[in-house]
Amino acid sequence: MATMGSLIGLVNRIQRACTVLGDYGGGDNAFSSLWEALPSVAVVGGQSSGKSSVLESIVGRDFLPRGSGIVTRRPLVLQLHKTDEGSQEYAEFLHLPKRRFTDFGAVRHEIQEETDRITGKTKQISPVPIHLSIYSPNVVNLTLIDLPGLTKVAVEGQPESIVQDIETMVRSYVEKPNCIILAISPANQDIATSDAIKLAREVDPSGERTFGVLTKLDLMDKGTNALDVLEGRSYRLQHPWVGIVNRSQSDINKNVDMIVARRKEHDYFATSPDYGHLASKMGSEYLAKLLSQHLESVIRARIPSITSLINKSIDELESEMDHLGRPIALDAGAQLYTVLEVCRAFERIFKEHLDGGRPGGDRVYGVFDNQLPAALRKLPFDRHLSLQNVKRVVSEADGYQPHLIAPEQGYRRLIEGALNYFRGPAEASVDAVHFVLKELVRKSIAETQELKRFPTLQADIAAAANEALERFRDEEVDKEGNPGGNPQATAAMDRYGEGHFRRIGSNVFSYIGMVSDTLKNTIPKAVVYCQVREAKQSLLSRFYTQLGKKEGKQLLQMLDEDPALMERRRQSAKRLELYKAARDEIDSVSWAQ
Ligand SMILES: Nc1nc2c(ncn2[C@@H]2O[C@H](COP(=O)(O)OP(=O)(O)OP(=O)(O)O)[C@@H](O)[C@H]2O)c(=O)[nH]1
Repeated sequence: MATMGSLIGLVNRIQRACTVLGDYGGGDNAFSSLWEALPSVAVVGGQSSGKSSVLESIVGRDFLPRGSGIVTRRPLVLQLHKTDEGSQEYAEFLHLPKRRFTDFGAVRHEIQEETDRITGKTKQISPVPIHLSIYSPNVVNLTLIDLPGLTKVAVEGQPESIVQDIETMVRSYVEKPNCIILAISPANQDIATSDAIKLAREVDPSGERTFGVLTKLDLMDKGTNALDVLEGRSYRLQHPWVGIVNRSQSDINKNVDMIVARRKEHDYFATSPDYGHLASKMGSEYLAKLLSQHLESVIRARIPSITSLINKSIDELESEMDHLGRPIALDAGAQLYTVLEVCRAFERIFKEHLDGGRPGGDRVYGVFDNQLPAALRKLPFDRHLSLQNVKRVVSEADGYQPHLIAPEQGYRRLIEGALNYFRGPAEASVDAVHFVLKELVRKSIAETQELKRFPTLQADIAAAANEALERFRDEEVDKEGNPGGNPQATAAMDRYGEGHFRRIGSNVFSYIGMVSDTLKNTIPKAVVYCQVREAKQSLLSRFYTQLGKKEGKQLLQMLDEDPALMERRRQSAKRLELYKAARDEIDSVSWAQ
């Protein structure tokens, strides 16, 4: 397994990569899952509780901005890297990757500047962290997140909401189960009123991830001590309390060196009548080691769950990338290929609707099995061939002139009149099938995953398909001629009598019945042949011909993606890269000796 420190370094690297991608703790962004899975130490405390002093003491350097009001307005992710004895100390910011700071006064200045860069001079707070790495022989490997001090009142120039905003931001860090809470409280204040302990108690009631730190032990009233707190009687935590003596304000003013201050702190505990028996477990140096060991062991325990989170996310992202499709190619040939590929996917789905596999095609047969026969049955042939009507039509056609064999004109008119009635149901079938096909085009477009990203191409395909369907329908209507021929005129001679007209009516009726039976079969055949079969075979044929003539620019217009989708692909690709890099990092550390 990995060496001590390499695990902390691993988490540091993943955290930095997360920040570059906008994945950081405390933000309400959607991508904070990996950051949240990484164990980290967050420093919380009320204003002036000594937070900055503890951090500086752990680092052994003076580098944090000071001043009145709320100085820490963005989280500071402080990554400490232990280097070989005698090597030069330096600091580096993630936002200034090429610059090494050896002057810690300049580090302080840059923290201030970088805070203002995001929050402006408005004194607002922001959850976007500043990453600072310090390389020094005087540190232990450790990552700490410095958060704005909890406060009760806004100071001049700061909005009223800042009190609540700070609490919300601090809470968003400490409530995460992987966050180790470094709760700073001053010893010269009642522990029951400590902001840090109040918050820690809320988010970690069992105290298993809270480290209590008591500062300003040297400022307690003479004759009192903090043993009740330090020995865990006042407020019990799973980890032992650590007492600290930082530089006083006057030490700071006198620029007392941090390493000297560490030594003074050490002496304070070693010679203290109250705390002498606890001396080996007090002081900032001890605190740093304690935290480093703890962080290391927490990370070690979490590695399997982090790895499985990463693997799961990689799977999810890869399937999302598949779903979103490849980015659009730049050359016209590849663009044409993409358009054709998408069109074919659409056609495949459309055919599945007609041939089975997807629903809807059966509605075509509903038209033939139910709608058409019902419409044919309803045709008013009884009325048309009633004795009265036959008499009228035949008389009008042939006049008073007696016909020799049969009333030819009369037959002709009766039959033509009857055949005209067939036109209605035939056209209704054509229209009904046309409507079904249009509906299937609409459905198929909606079901073509590949088309989802291209709204313009979607509209183009819909227009081309519907135009083709209109064309198939119109061509069919044109072809539909007179469906029957002439009947064999009956030579029935019972002139002018009722029997004569009744016979004419019945002759025409049986002929019409035959035509109707034939049409019941031929209309579906014609419709399937002209509309359905054509739709299956050549729905997009013209569109393909037009595509062939298009230039690169026009093709690109068809492939204009929804910008939101392009952004999603970009984000997913970056996240995928992050997770893969994180997996590689973990692999390399896990296998190192
Ligand atoms: N004597 C003494 N003074 C301390 C100790 N810790 C902090 N101080 C002083 O208390 C004041 C506040 O300390 P900081 O470390 O700035 O406290 P902070 O919590 O970072 O404060 P803000 O950043 O303003 O929220 C400074 O004047 C420190 O010198 C300590 O242990 N002993």
